Amino acid sequence: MIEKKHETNENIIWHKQHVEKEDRVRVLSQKPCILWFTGLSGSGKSTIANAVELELFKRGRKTYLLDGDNVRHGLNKDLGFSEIDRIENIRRIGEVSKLFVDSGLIVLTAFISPFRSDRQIAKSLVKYDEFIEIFVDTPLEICESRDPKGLYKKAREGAIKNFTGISSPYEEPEEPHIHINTEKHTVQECTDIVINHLIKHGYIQGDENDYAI
Ligand SMILES: Nc1ncnc2c1ncn2[C@@H]1O[C@H](COP(=O)(O)OS(=O)(=O)O)[C@@H](OP(=O)(O)O)[C@H]1O
Ligand SMILES: Nc1ncnc2c1ncn2[C@@H]1O[C@H](COP(=O)(O)OP(=O)(O)O)[C@@H](O)[C@H]1O
Repeated sequence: MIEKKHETNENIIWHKQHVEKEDRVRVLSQKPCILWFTGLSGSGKSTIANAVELELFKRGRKTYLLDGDNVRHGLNKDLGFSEIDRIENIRRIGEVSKLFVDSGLIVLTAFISPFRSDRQIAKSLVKYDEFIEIFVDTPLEICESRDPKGLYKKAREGAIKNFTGISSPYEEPEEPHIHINTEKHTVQECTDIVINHLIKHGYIQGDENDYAI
């Protein structure tokens, strides 16, 4: 049984600020949102999120990429991979993403985020059209054959406990906004799928070269 600590303080009152989200959005001239990549370790989250961010950057969009490995070196370095720590990891990422959306940015997150309920909580923190769930759907066998960091090998040898897909669960998204099959598509094609979704749904503007694929 996981014990959750919920402390509310009725003496803390929200302070209204002079510069509001609408003002920041107007200055940046873009529709902020969260591109929430989820999938197994080695599925391609970081690779695709990085490529999408680079493409957005080239198009003059203001972005920020939060990546699991990197955030666990700083903000979340106190967390491990138990169920309770993963829940807290994703809770913090959801809250940080919400702040970045409030600042007007297009946020990209690349975390395994294995539990549906945690992704749902992150989604509920922003407006319904500000959360885009991207399932990087790569079967375990493929992730394991890629094993870019040698972690699957260690997990199989028992050197890493609670490893997602092997000794810890991954709950697939049921209705992701974008479903990417990395066996079928190259990194460039996966990137184009995300960019085309953003154009089609009015998050960014396209140019004459778009839809050429
Ligand atoms: N036990 C275990 N299970 C899964 N992954 C592990 C584990 N231990 C270390 N790693 C490395 O940590 C990265 C996953 O961190 P995340 O913050 O994305 O995980 S989670 O969302 O909290 O489940 C993950 O990075 P990615 O490969 O980029 O997904 C691994 O490199
Ligand atoms: N279509 C593809 N999309 C993303 N990554 C791919 C693809 N095909 C092969 N790869 C490779 O798979 C590996 C994925 O690693 P990574 O992006 O770190 O995954 P994750 O962040 O999900 O752990 C990289 O070595 C990448 O080059």
